[in-house]
Amino acid sequence: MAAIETPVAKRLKTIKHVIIVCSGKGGVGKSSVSVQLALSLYASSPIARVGILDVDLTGPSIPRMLGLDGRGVLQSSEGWVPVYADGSETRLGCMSVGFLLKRREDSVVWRGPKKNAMIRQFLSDVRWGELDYLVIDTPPGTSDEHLSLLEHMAPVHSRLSAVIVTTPQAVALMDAMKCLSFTRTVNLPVLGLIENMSGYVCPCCGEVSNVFSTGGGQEMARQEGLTFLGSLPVDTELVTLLDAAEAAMPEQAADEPPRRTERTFRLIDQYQQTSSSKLFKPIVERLINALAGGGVGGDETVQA
Ligand SMILES: Nc1ncnc2c1ncn2[C@@H]1O[C@H](COP(=O)(O)OP(=O)(O)OP(=O)(O)O)[C@@H](O)[C@H]1O
Ligand code: SF4
Repeated sequence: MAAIETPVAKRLKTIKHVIIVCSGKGGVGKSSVSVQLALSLYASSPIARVGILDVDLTGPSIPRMLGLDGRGVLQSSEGWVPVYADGSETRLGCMSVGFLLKRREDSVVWRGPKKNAMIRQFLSDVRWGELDYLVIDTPPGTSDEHLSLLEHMAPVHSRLSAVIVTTPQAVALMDAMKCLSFTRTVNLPVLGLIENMSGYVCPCCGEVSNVFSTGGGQEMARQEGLTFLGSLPVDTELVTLLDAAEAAMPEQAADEPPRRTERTFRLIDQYQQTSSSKLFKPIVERLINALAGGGVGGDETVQA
């Protein structure tokens, strides 16, 4: 007798790669790396279709960073329609609990079972369609959200992998080690490690200076036999861009059909002009290479 296809399996079978973005510590830039990853994968080919799912249920920041705050999710006969951040309305979709809250300042105070149910609903009810990449932004540490994701996805999708984000400081690296240990315990393959806030991009000349320590992530990758995907410096241009997305977004009622906004289109183009985007390109090339099973170039650094 043929096995019954679960709703999650049905949704995930049209998604080629699922990339779970994790960090041991909060505030290391995991959400901004997730957004940059989605934007860079989107730009990596004129036909790449990318989804970004925000399962940081208590602190959803992806809608704000993508300039989609205040947008509502539409329910169609085929499920929840993602909020699209691009003009094509098929190539860069986003889903977050942030779209389901009445006001963006409302907080989500849920216990494990409710979080688990929400994540199952995200995985089974969102109409992503065909996707090349689904990037999942998770809360810091290893929490109920991570366990729920794996519980629902691991049995039905063979191309799940993780990217670990850290900053170079010792405390962040210690927590990144815990995150790595978690991925090993649950047999989640790690594509590599990104060292964020590694050095500083001068807003005047674009020069990268090492004002704080750097290289801790690269060293951890070397010691643990992980691929070092690259370093990203502190970039004030990036913060301005992601914060401006918040300020420019008009509020929209949850039952109103999603509106395209000029601001979001501009964000996609403007990101491509930033130093961070240029530094992210080789990271994405390595990641795509790793996903294709080609391996990547060891522990060389990407930072300019
Ligand atoms: N490379 C960077 N340069 C400058 N600012 C950055 C960089 N990376 C992240 N930031 C900023 O640092 C702050 C925290 O980033 P972010 O929300 O991405 O972290 P996080 O690890 O997802 O945090 P948490 O999950 O704990 O909420 C944000 O204001 C973000 O814009
Ligand atoms: S060259 Fe040095 S001092 Fe001058 S703007 Fe750039 S980083 Fe700042």
